[in-house]
Amino acid sequence: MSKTEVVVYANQDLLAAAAAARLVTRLVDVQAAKGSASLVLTGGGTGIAVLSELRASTARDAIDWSRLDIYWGDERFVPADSDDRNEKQAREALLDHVPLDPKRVHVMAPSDGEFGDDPDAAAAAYAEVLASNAGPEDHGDVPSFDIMLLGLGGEGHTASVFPESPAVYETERSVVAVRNCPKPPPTRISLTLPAIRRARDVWLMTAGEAKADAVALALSGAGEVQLPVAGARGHRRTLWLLDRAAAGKLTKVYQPPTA
Ligand SMILES: O=C(O)[C@H](O)[C@@H](O)[C@H](O)[C@H](O)COP(=O)(O)O
Repeated sequence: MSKTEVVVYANQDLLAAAAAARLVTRLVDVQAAKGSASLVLTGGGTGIAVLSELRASTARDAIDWSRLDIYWGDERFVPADSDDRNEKQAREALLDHVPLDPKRVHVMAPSDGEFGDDPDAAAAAYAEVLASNAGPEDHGDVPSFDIMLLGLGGEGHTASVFPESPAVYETERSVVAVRNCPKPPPTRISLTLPAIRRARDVWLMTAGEAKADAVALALSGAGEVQLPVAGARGHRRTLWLLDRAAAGKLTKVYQPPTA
């Protein structure tokens, strides 16, 4: 049975640094247990800040980077060199600074890539990438990702799955194209909630008062159609990593003193 845990940090900087420290520990433990690990990255300010903190960590090379599979939970469907690309931001923050195996970095296609300006083709291709990396133990066409990092929006989106959007109703496909996204850029590629739930651990990382309502609603049982982040659960563990501001509407969790 999956467990849900909430940890609150005094501020956004401590949240990012502590999440990076958690990543080192968890990835090293997973690699010790099975020789490799898989990590799904997210876009957004908190997600990228965690990667920057991981790059700066003196413990980072305890991770065997050569045996780490990197995926994305979503991507902006823009040209490869656009500053809006989650991949570009992740490479600048971390990926280009550690000795990853390039064959194990699974990028979602840009809008000027091999699929041209066709987000449906790019989404279908990424679903194939997931299926080709899923093993018999995964019971399906999506790997059991060891850690999936996710952010969330104030209205409850996660990855690029937005409230009452076509993506939130998707039950068959693992990856979909998202159009007219309320958060720019408008066209994206995203894992669906069923694919997100294939992760062993889902870490929901967010900061700021603007997220406090969505956090409180998600943790009090809101439905995923109106609040997609409520449907982002790991089948082993769901971990909420928050700063005090994002946890501001929670009553039953420990709040550390303001740092
Ligand atoms: O590509 C994206 O935009 C992200 O995947 C998105 O889901 C993000 O994580 C949230 O919108 C939170 O973003 P902030 O951390 O910047 O608030």
